[in-house]
Amino acid sequence: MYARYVPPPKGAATSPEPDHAAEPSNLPTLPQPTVYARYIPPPKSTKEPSQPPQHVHFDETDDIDEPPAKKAKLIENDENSKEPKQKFKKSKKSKKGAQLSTNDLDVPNNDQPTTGPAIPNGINGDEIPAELDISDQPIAQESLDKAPESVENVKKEKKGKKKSKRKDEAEVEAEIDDGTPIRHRSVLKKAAKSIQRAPDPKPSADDQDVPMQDAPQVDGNADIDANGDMDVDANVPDVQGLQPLPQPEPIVEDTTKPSYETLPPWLAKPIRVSPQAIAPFTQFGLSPELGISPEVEEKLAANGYKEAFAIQTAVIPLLLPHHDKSMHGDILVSAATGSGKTLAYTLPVVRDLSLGNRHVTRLRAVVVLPTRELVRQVQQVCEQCSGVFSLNGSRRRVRVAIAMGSQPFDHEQEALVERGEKHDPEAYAKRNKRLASESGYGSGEDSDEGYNTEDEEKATIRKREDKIQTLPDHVVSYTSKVDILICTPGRLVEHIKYTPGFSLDFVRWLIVDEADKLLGQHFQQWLDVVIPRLQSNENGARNHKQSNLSGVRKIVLSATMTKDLDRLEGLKLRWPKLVVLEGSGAASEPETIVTQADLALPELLEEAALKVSDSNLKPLFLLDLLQSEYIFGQSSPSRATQDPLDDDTSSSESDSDSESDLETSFRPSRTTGKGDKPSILIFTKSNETALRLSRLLSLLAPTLASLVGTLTSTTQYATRRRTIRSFLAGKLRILVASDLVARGIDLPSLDHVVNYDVPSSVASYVHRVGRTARAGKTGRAWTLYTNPEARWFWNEVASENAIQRNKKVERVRVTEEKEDAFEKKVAAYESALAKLGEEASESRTKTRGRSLES
Ligand SMILES: Nc1ncnc2c1ncn2[C@@H]1O[C@H](COP(=O)(O)OP(=O)(O)OP(=O)(O)O)[C@@H](O)[C@H]1O
Repeated sequence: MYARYVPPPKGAATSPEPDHAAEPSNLPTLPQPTVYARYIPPPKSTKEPSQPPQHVHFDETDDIDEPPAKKAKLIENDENSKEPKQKFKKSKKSKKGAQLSTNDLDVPNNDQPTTGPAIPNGINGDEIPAELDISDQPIAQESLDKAPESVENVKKEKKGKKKSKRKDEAEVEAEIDDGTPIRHRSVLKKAAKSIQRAPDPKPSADDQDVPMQDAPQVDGNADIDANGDMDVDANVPDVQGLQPLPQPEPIVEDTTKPSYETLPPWLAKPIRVSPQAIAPFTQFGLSPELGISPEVEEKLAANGYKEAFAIQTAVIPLLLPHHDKSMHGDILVSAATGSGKTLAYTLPVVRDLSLGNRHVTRLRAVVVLPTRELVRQVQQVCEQCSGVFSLNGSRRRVRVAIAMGSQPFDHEQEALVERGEKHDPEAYAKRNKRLASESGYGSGEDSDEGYNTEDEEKATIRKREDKIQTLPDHVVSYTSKVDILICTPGRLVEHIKYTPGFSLDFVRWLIVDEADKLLGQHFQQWLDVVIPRLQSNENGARNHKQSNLSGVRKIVLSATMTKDLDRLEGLKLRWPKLVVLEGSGAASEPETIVTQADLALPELLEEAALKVSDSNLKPLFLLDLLQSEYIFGQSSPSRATQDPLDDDTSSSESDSDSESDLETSFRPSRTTGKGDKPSILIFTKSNETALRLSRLLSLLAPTLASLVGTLTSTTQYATRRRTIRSFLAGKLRILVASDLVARGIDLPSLDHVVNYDVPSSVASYVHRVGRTARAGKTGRAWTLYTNPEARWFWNEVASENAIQRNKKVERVRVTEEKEDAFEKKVAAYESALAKLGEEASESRTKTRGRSLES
């Protein structure tokens, strides 16, 4: 809302604009027009009132912010009145306002009569006090110019007010019939007043910045007499004293869609790859020299890699040498289990490190993985690639080493670093000074002579090195024996801290596989130790060949990639890009992918779930599944068709299953009847359960006993490796394992995964079932769930909103609890449990005896 003011009258002595006085005017000069507001009220002229005066009244509650028509009230001329009546407000604010108006307003002079309100350009409500009122002007003027007289005037006014009040009452009384009760008079008086109120003005469209000439009059019939008195036509009842105030520009509605995205663009809008995007390896690279050569492609095919898998078609080109800087950023890969992520990074990294014949061996790539099994697995792929790029010995073969907890530390140290001596008199002298200062004979002047470095571990290593005897003017030197180190994070930290000569100074590739696991757990705060050691780049030690890139390139991968920026922050990524392999179900609707879960299952995976009505008898349900035609084909199962969350598994329902009800996509195991036995990986929630279950299975089904193996984290590493080898060789067909092997482990041609215990999270489910249906093969996943687990499983795991999958999770039933046969199974199970108890107590006694002997 904006205030208005009234321009100064012509020739006003106090006009702030000197030019205005010079302008000709036919209008009489007003006596003291120093304050400008909406109206110029009729001056208090008592000399010659040429016409009966109009009385302009402003209610005390009036506010200048209100529309003008609601402000001013014109009290109709009272013919009985002999003197003009004028009400004035007496407030400090009004005085202030009047002064402000006088000093601040820049009023163009013109011939505008001063009776109407005028709108100054560039004036707004901030400049004029909101309560500025036309009636303030005389008071303000009096207070400015005639201060001594003002008290007298005020007294006079008060008297006048009292008189007029009494007079008004008399007038109202006169208008009311004699019979009107006195108590109604005031009401009627107010009613009469309200009738006189001016109607709301119609705001004009162009009511802003009204020029002075066009400033509205009090009303169309108002005029000014020779004395400057305002004269209003008495026949006009309503007064449009004020023009609608200028309003701010209407606000243009913002039609842009709000974004609720909190992720950075690279994470929110990843590079998406269709699972069908298969291509020859030679297609990548800017040119044959910068890509994969046909010879290499041939060798890859000989190793079983005929064409690049979808994720490889997207990731390999991003990691090959490129002149475009935008292609040099770090790469995050989120792709289903078994989709070929390992080759996607080993191939370009080994290619980079294989270039050139006279290549000095330095540690240039580090691959970090969470388990020893994975370290071995990636080592194999790296060795394969290394062989592929050595091109029949015409190029040097990249050297690959591993470091993990299962091996003796000093053996690893020897495998990683070679100790020698080099001629360096200067370094030799420094070493002698350090030794002297350590023994208390040093001068202490040379800042480099002591061991007081910030890095305590380095200082300890240096001390140890200095004590090694060398030839005169020679010092100990170290060279790396490997180009690529594949390791667990804990062991990497140990080598950084305690292996002399182990350095990351030349590392230009850092690969973090199973990243969500590695970033989610501390692993000796490995990131805090490793990442700072990758920042330096002295003498171009981290320059990449064939491209103008320098520094460490990081590749971060997982089937359940985290989008937690806090976790990713620790990696100190540079210009990162996220590559996501779409789930097969989402491929046809790319627009909807964004809202879907990023977790995806292998395309050819089939999933089923079995309800366990009595958790105490769970091993029997498992056994029934194993012996069903789905797996070993020894018994005919029936299939459940009821709602998965309907917990009522009455026998009548199963009895009523007709042939047509049994229609399901689940068919008997493809291996049934061919003589070859399927391979099964069974997951339990703990090591103890795994051990007990594998023994129980052997007791319950002696025919399976020779086929069952166990994998737990408490099993010796060598035994674990033996078990996996037997399984891969087909000697063992059932592996009962804890979550140890849930991640990353590649068991080619694994037919079935069974979740004996439901997994602890959705991600864990993805990793577990992802051990099958790998590399484009088919596979089946089974989950046994109990009543309390049903809701979580069907809502969080089996739901399509949680995981992208090709087919729905089916519910099947293989155990008929009401049959006599089941009673017999329960009896056998109880005796197996009793046997298990005996064996356990025997084993405890033996262990106690051994410990007593020792
Ligand atoms: N281009 C290819 N052609 C044929 N087989 C391939 C190809 N790439 C990878 N494979 C095979 O696919 C299988 C799965 O690959 P890999 O172990 O790299 O999967 P992954 O995506 O790392 O899975 P996980 O997330 O479970 O670790 C391996 O047996 C591997 O040999």
